[in-house]
Amino acid sequence: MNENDKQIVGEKAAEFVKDGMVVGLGTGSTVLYTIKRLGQLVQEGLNIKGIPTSIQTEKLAKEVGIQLVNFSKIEQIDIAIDGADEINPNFELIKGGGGALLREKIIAKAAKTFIVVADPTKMVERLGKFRLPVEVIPFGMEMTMKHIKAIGLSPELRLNGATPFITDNGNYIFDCSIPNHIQTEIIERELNLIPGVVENGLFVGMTDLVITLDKNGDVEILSK
Ligand SMILES: O=C(CO)[C@H](O)[C@H](O)COP(=O)(O)O
Repeated sequence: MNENDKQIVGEKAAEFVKDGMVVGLGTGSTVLYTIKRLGQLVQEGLNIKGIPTSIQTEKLAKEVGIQLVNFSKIEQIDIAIDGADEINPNFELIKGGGGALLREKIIAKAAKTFIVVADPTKMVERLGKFRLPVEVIPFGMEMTMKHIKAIGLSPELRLNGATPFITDNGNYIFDCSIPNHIQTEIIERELNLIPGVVENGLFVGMTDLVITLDKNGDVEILSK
């Protein structure tokens, strides 16, 4: 993980944002560079409205001068840009390392174009080395954990020190190892059928473009 790589891919993504667009602003240390670059472009006259995927990103967007818009007041997001924890060759993602997966998925789904910015360490042949984050309601979480185990995953409650990590939505996260014999779409669907599961960090069939670096360190823009 190289900070310079993150900066290169993060800043590249800002080139896809055009005047007048409504922009979904992702969360994490890579898309941070996109947001900072967009802030510079706004100072130079770019007119955009942002919708943040987390309280952390909302704060950053305000700091760099990006105007925010109320999600309930817009029809569509033109473009959403976000990081990922893992990306496989089918452009399927694991997200939620920062705990923002629910709002990130809502915004990615609402976007006409969803761009992922990722340093090359995020590109994997098979998803699952990074444990899959699953957002759950605190009520009855022991029971929810049992149901998740029953479909073959191994959940662990994410902690923040000695207490559970709490998402922007007031929920908990289970980080789950996933068996590699079950297809991602099946895991995604089965998880979301469990009462108590709010959303999971598998993003299947959502990504339009991936901005990363090739073996020589040059920017590579991958599309399906
Ligand atoms: O899903 C996310 C947050 O919930 C992030 O996009 C993901 O964790 C990647 O972050 P980073 O760019 O810091 O590696």
